[in-house]
Amino acid sequence: MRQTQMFIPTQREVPSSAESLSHRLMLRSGMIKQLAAGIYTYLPITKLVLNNIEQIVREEMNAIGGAEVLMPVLHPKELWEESGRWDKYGSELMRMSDRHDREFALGPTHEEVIVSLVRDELKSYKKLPLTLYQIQTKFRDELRPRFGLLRGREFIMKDAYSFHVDEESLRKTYQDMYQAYSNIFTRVGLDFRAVEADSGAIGGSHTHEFMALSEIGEDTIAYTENSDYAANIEKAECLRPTEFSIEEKRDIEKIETPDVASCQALADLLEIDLKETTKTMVVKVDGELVMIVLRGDHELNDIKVKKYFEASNDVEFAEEAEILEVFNAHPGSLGPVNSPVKVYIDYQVEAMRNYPVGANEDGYHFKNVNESDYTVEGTGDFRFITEGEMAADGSGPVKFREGIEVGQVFELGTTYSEKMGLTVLDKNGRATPVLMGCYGIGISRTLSAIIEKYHDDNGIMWPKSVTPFDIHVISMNVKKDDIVEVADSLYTDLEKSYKVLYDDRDERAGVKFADSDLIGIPVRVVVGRGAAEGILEVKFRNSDEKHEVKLDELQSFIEENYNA
Ligand SMILES: O=C(C[C@@H]1CCCCN1)Cn1cnc2cc(Cl)c(F)cc2c1=O
Ligand SMILES: [Mg+2]
Ligand SMILES: [Mg+2]
Repeated sequence: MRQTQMFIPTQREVPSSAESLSHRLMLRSGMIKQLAAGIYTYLPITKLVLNNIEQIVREEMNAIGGAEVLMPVLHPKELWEESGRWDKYGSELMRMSDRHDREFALGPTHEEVIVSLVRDELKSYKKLPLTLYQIQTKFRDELRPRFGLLRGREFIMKDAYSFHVDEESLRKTYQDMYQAYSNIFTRVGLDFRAVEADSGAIGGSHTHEFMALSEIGEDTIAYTENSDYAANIEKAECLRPTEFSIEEKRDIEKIETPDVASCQALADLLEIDLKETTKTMVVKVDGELVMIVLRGDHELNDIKVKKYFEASNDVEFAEEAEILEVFNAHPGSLGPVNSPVKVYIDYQVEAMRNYPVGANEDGYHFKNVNESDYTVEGTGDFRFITEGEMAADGSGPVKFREGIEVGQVFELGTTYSEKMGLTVLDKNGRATPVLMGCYGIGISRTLSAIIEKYHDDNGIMWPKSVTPFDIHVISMNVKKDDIVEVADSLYTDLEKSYKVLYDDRDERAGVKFADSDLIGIPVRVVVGRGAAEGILEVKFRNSDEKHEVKLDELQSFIEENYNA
């Protein structure tokens, strides 16, 4: 491709609003143009890279028997009412009406559409298993779109859906997908971990998220060095306590605690460690106030609370007004003794003795409290795991790393089949709901994750597997015939076996090299002074070394050394 015909609006400066490195680099290297918040035009370089990523995804999906479809963006409201999700999702679900005033959702995902597609066709178990997939634009009206393509409101997803007559068949496809995802993320060059994850609102039980390791990642992974244990910390289970306090139980005692509204202040007043205090949280579980008592140095994990109570809505902290109304005390003075709401305690509290809790009266606490001093509805794992404590598999201490969620695989079960009447006759002729799996990859997010990993201060460094072009031929002077002649014929020759971008612009050398570093093509061939003697300069984007190569040895030199 001649650069005079391309559209690569590189920029020297970028707006400070671009916080993530990949977002800044995509703006500087002329890869995207924002149309509105979280909404972008993919410019030619980006489109070429997306094509390459999608091609790898298609190869791996087809290799495990996936058939590609392309479903509509506009979903009739009635479909989302059948699944009960029209009202379940708030303003994140983008909605519109057509000219006949019929309402539609702009598809954020396609469970409803794919089930409505197959339920009229799949009548017998003999037609199963079936795996369909698409690569398509999704719409999710994020409250705070940011980091360029990492969290947009329109984005490209590969979403696949599989249909099964039994668990064994679903498990087989889940494992095939898991392996296909590992192949995909390996081929595009990401450092990734598949982590146990929370299945969230979508339901189902078994799910893994594929996390590209990156400091910019919004997710935190708990993993161990000496096993392949890895979990999103939303999910990472905490082991039951092994050391129990053996202190003699002391008598409960009400104490004045003026101006104590935090665990640390309480610890300081009582001259004990934070670990010897407790914190009392009041949360709303599907509208009902519930109290959860944790050790003072631990944090409540709302995802685990939601899972424990099998709540259909997200669990939120109770507002201060509600707390005052029910407890006649402020949030810093609450406790389980004579609590007006049900009390649940984290497993770690079971191992404690003689601890302080709020007295449900401002300015007062109880000290020397033990479990026998209050009514416990239940105990559970309600906290975030802390770095360094033993992993759920007992293999060693967990470490934390940030990750970008680039894919997720779910065993969905029969959630949608039951709601939307997708059944097949099994081999005994009995109607049975079809088991489903669903599997997503953020294609545009994967592109950003690749840039987050492959760059230096001067720009992007594309891995060979996804690069928009293999070779960047740069003519140093478009006015000197001998240079133009060599460059033109070199471009024509190399095009036969490589993807070539030919910088034939009438620009200064400095501009050409700066742009070439920004755009990040792995191999650079400079046609300059030595051209007349048939000498070219070759430089690889991931090295500073410059090589003088004879024109007739160029192709073999590139073949031997091009392995970005
Ligand atoms: O999308 C999934 C599950 C899988 C992921 C892989 C591909 C198939 N779907 C979960 N999810 C996430 N955000 C959503 C946002 C909106 Cl506004 C919505 F209405 C629905 C969903 C929603 O269902
Ligand atoms: Mg997540
Ligand atoms: Mg997820």
